[in-house]
Amino acid sequence: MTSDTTEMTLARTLQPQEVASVLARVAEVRPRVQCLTNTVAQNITANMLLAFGAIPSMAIHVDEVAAMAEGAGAILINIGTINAESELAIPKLLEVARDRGKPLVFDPVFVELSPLRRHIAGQVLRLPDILVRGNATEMAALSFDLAAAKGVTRVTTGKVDRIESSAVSFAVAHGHPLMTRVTGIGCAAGALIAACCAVEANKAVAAAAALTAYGIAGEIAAERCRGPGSFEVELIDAVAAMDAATLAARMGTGR
Ligand SMILES: Nc1ncnc2c1ncn2[C@@H]1O[C@H](COP(=O)(O)OP(=O)(O)OP(=O)(O)O)[C@@H](O)[C@H]1O
Ligand SMILES: Cc1ncsc1CCO
Ligand SMILES: [Mg+2]
Repeated sequence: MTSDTTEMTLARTLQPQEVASVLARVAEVRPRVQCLTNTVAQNITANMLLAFGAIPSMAIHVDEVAAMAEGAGAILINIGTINAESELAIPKLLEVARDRGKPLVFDPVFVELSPLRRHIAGQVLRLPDILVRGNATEMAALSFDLAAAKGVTRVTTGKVDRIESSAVSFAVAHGHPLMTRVTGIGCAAGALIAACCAVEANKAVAAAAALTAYGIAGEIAAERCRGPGSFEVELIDAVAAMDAATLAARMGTGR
């Protein structure tokens, strides 16, 4: 409890104009995010990136992922439905991220459940300066590896999102419980964070901006939907409609 309170006290919240600035750069640059992601979340991830003003590319073939990643603004690796081929594609993406200095977001889906996932996570975490986005269970399962990783930015999503780098920490208290009732909403969050990392060098700021906008979109979608099915549709619409005025109005309410 004490450490949680301390963390709460030290964590910053972005100002509305800081979030708007990152979103404006995404809209202007339209970064492409090369996503090696799971088969469940591919569609929602691609649609959420488009709604956000970014460009999705969802290539998975082991012999082309490197070429696809070369010109991308950021790379996402999500191990949700890892298979024998995508396992081989991961080192190719890590090489491009390293050689070209591209931002890399890693989503360690269900890493607590299988030795293979843990092994792959260990490989990915050897690359310095990556961003890892997972839910509380996944991030807890990786706590030792994360503590040893060089320059890592840790993003733990949930009711309150916690973003931590060696230099700074942010808390984002936006969102809605319906965000846990549609599969792939967390996976898509990783892609939006990657899009922001393509235009904002400070990865913690990029993640806080993406999750603030996403959480506020979740609150708006919850007001408009009839249940989880229409929530997904409304969330995509609310992400697409997000603007500086909405951010200022919703972030000023002192939630
Ligand atoms: N109880 C909650 N209240 C408000 N927002 C939430 C809540 N739980 C999660 N969120 C939001 O939902 C989004 C997804 O986070 P979550 O931790 O549920 O991902 P996940 O478990 O990896 O999901 P998935 O694997 O199904 O894609 C984040 O933007 C987070 O802020
Ligand atoms: C349900 C599910 N199973 C593997 S990946 C995935 C999507 C949420 O992470
Ligand atoms: Mg997940």
